[in-house]
Amino acid sequence: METTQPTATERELVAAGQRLTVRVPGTSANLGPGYDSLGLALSIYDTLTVETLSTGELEFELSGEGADTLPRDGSHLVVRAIELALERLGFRHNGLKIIADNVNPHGRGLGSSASAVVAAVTAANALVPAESRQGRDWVLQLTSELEGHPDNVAPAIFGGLALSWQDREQYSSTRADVAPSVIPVVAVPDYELSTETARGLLPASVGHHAAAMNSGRAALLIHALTTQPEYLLPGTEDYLHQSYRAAAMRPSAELIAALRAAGHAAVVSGAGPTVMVLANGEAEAARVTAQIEAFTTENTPGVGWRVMTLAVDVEGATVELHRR
Ligand SMILES: Nc1ncnc2c1ncn2[C@@H]1O[C@H](COP(=O)(O)OP(=O)(O)O)[C@@H](O)[C@H]1O
Ligand SMILES: N[C@@H](CCOP(=O)(O)O)C(=O)O
Repeated sequence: METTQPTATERELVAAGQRLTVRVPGTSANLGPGYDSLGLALSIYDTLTVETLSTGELEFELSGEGADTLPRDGSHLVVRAIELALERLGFRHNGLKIIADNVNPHGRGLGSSASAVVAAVTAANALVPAESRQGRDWVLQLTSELEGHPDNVAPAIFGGLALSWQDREQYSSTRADVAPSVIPVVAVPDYELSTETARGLLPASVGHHAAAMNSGRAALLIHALTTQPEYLLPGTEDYLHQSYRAAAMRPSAELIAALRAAGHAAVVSGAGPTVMVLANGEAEAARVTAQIEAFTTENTPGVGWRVMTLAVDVEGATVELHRR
């Protein structure tokens, strides 16, 4: 049976005077061979507070990453995602105040756009009456549609290591727990590469040999991340995306080659240009940090790097409702 969506004016208004805060982790997608399917939630958090108004206005208080560059109108990604989510839920708003404190750097491969849409859709879902709210699988579906791939949004929603897949237009994900000795170390360069540009560098198809090699490594990676981290180096070998993108992030590609030659499981985080190492234990994480600092000082003049030892986030997006 065909169902018709309510028109904009038929949709119910969300109650004004509500205020809530969503905290959402950053993510690293791909992890080497898990292109568009694997992602890890990281302990680097953006905070989004949304207030519903009755003025019909959009108000913004932006701080941190993007505060000087993001739009302050209806084209802001968070507003667009909130409006789409409300529409799907059968609601509309009559004004919003968006208070965003962004820590996750933009255009670096740590899933900032995915974190933004997860925060926005989670907020919209919490603003409608309880009987209209949907579960986290609905949030996964809508945010994957917005991103075009589920590998960042899934860990941002659920935390931990997310294994995601797609059947036609249907997105699904399950979560695995990462071995406690695994420590993500990220090196974030001061240059950006948009995900859209990096996706444009990939070929339309790859050969059967590359596909077979990649599936072996992706299977090994799950075992290495969850059970036997000593296999992280072979488990993070990729045949689908990194080599095609290397020319757009030379300093990152050179750093990865040096780290892997020294035995560390270094990968391009997401579509780059951040480099992530999955270290096995604190001693390796310390050695990795020292090697990154020495290598970049010597070999990547003119590029600034921020090196962070992070943890795997296990909570995913969380919502706090503020009572008035
Ligand atoms: N918190 C945010 N609020 C609004 N827009 C955002 C936010 N985070 C990211 N974006 C948008 O997404 C772009 C970065 O997305 P993308 O190229 O996919 O890189 P990333 O790897 O950081 O997700 C930014 O330039 C900005 O337009
Ligand atoms: N699988 C995607 C992941 C993009 O991650 P991002 O953090 O760079 O947005 C891809 O490789 O394009």
